[in-house]
Amino acid sequence: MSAEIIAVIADVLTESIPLTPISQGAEAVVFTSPVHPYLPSSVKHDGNKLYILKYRPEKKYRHPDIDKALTKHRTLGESKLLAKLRLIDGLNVPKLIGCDPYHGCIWLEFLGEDLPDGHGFSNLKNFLWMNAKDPYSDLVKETLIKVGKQIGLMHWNDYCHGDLTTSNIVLVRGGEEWVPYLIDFGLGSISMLVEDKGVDLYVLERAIISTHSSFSDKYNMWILEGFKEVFESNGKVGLKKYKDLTKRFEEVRLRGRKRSMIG
Ligand SMILES: Nc1ncnc2c1ncn2[C@@H]1O[C@H](COP(=O)(O)OP(=O)(O)OP(=O)(O)O)[C@@H](O)[C@H]1O
Repeated sequence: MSAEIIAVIADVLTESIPLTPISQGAEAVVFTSPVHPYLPSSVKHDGNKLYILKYRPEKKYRHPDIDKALTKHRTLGESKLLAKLRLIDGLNVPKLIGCDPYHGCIWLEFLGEDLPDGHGFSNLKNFLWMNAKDPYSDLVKETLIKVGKQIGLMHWNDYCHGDLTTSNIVLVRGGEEWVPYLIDFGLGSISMLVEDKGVDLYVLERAIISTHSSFSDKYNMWILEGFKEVFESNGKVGLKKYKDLTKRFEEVRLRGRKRSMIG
């Protein structure tokens, strides 16, 4: 992690907001902080509570004016989308705490936890690794059906994720169960297009095949089961949409296969 990036972001924030970097992607650097960005100090330090700061640093390879405009556009876009998604009944996304589009900052609630025995952070990818010894357990099945329901709800409401990988599905413990949350809407959009939804499903299917190949048929089947339930619960219209969508999903799959055969 570049010390320069940390110095820049620290300069933008009010003093004494400790930041711990947890991820550096192509687009953003993600930090956790125990301090809420703007609540009064009396409620700032709330025991074990953490907050997420997603910061899009300046890209030196872009013209400064274009860079500023893009950063503002993307930070605002992701924040607006999260705020809208949060209003959908039953859909789990992180709560948006604050947005500073001019400095490329989004504050979010922190979700998830460290899995036992060094299995890493509680995203779907690590959860499936952790359960690889008992891959077809009720817990795995129920969790994947719930994942499918989250995607179904998002698509039924005409939102698409744009980067639906197993790392972008965070599991939050709820007693004995795990509750899936969708994160990282940096490439998300409002879309009526079956194509965008088919691509979301395909990206997740490929992610599961590439990291959990031995069990991926069942895993993907359970995800689709949960996905279908949402559409089925919306009567004839829902079923028609589900059919159109799965038809396109199959086409996207075929295109993917052809591409990988041609190389
Ligand atoms: N609300 C959250 N709660 C807990 N962890 C989070 C949260 N948001 C992001 N993270 C962690 O930070 C990582 C990166 O976040 P995110 O995917 O939003 O950024 P990104 O720059 O788009 O990443 P990438 O380029 O790798 O896709 C996530 O994979 C996750 O581990």
